[in-house]
Amino acid sequence: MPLGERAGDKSESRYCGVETQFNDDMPHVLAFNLSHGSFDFVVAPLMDPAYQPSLMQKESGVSGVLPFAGSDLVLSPSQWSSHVVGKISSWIDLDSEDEILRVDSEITLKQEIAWASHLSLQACLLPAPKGNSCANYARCVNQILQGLNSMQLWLRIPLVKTDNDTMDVVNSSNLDDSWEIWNSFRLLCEHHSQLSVALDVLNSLPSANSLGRWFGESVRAAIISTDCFLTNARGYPCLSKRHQKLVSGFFNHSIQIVLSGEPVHSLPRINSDLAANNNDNNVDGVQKHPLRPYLDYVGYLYQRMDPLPEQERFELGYRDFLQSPLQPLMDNLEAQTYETFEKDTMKYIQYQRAICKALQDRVPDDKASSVTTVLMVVGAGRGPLVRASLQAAEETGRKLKVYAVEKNPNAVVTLHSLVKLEGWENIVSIISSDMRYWDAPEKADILVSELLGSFGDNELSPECLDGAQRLLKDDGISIPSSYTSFIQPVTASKLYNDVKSHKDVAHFETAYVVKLHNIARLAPPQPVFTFIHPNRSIDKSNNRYTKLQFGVSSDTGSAMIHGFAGYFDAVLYKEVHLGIEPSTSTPNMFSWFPIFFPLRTPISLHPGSSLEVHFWRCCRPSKVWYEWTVTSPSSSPIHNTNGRSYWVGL
Ligand SMILES: C[S@@+](CC[C@H](N)C(=O)[O-])C[C@H]1O[C@@H](n2cnc3c(N)ncnc32)[C@H](O)[C@@H]1O
Repeated sequence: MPLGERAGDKSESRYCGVETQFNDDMPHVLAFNLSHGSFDFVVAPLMDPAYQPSLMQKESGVSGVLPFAGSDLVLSPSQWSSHVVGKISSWIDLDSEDEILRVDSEITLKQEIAWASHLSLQACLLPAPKGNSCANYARCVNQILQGLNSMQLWLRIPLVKTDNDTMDVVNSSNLDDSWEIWNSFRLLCEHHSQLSVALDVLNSLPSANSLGRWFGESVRAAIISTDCFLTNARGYPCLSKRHQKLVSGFFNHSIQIVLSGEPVHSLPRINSDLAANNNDNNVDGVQKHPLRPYLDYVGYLYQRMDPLPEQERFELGYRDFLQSPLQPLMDNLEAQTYETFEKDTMKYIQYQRAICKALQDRVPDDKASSVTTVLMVVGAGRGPLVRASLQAAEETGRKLKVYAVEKNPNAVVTLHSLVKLEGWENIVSIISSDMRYWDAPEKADILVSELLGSFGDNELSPECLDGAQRLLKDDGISIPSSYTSFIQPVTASKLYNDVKSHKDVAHFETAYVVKLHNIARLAPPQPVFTFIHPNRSIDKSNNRYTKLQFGVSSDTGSAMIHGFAGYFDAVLYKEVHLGIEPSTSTPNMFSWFPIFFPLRTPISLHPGSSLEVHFWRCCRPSKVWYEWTVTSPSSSPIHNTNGRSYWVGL
């Protein structure tokens, strides 16, 4: 039974599992844990743990029937696939010095996975690597992955990281940070998309920064041992504040909780009805599940989460979904795209605020009724900025004359009908033209535009506005007056795998618009390129080059960088800004998702080392493109040389 109903949440994290002991009566295992226990699935051993291939041969002389938990017929196919995760024998040690154990381990692993595939299980839990070295284990798993059906392999990894300060220098091995083991294992398996992590949550947790790394990794399950639970005033299990926060993070990232271990709380018997309901281990003659109080607590944590806001619900399907950025200059946008823009009230509120301030600065109160301000909306689309401008004029009592310039002939049709419908014919002139080539009958006091992409300049606002600048009076105002792009390094294993699935270099040299969710932000964003309008400087070039150094906080531990998340912030006018850079982002504005610049080869960053990144903006008469690279701690190739894979057409 799901943990609860959370409006809009249909993610896997509603389902909670339980780790069980070997029992060859699988129908009983399911009945006890699902029907009586209310768990949704079991993580159950498939093979008798007493089995070891070499021992079996010694005992029987010939290889007999493998001691699996029942036959495939004891459960229906849908029970196997929906309610059972196969737990691979935990004794296996594929990197043991003991050759017999090593070989036995490999045989057993392959036998169990073959059986799990036969049963069409959705996932198998692989035991944690036993030591620092996992090469042979990874080799064997990698072999299996090459021929696997759609089953996922969850590698069990204890959530351990020793603090640098308390680290024993003599023992400063990989084991201090279990992320290193995962990293090594997945690199050996080349980031295979069916290999993911099941985190073993222990009673002490590493630093928040180091935990954050896991949200960029492919974590499918979090196994919480009963040892992690504290006891509340009424004697019931509960979790520390930090554990609660972590569990909420798991819920938000579609990570399923699995409860594990023996009950460690002996619950008090109290007379109240509530207590009686909660405590009676024997309800209607049926033994109540010993982990039920723990499950109830996890359910409580799930149910008390805030419902997803409506916009988040709407955007669920876009999470971590790579999209090509728009090319509004080269292509003509479609009606549906304009429709989406126009719903973003917050964007137009900010523009209206900026226009109000500009109008007031331009025309003092005592001249409000005598002076007419000439305002041009360049790239007017279907007219929302024209409306915002007229509303600003009304709000400030200023007189306005508007030119709405738009190069998309389809949007111009809508503009004409809007102007007629609203009765704006005497105030608004519609110009069907590219702003760069229009010969205006007069110059503007204020030039309003919204030509911004997720990375600010990536939809060629600089080139368009440079072309339109001659329309502006020498002392005229441009709204926006400037915009800046930002990047930050991220772990984003899902995005990396999605790009990799195209099996070519071009997709690794392309920037994507994406609602980032399953990522770890490893350092604060830093500014990349800034453009100022009107551009009165002598150097009119829009080529740019920036070198940035990112330091990752020392308590994060090592981390993997799959690419860069990109954002923008625009100053519309004076203190009125608009943007998506996380620390200053405009609330409730949804027109822009971040941009993602991938790396062809992910870069491992060790604690204390810094990341050196270079970004270029390159311009030719027909196109603009970015090139990017990393030069420290190791060098990556320069991405997108000459804009060979990704460019924006002028
Ligand atoms: C991002 S849309 C914004 C539209 C509208 N201002 C809004 O807020 O909904 C940019 C608009 O600018 C137009 N545009 C882009 N470059 C242009 C150019 N050089 N001249 C005229 N219009 C242009 C596009 O066709 C598109 O309608």
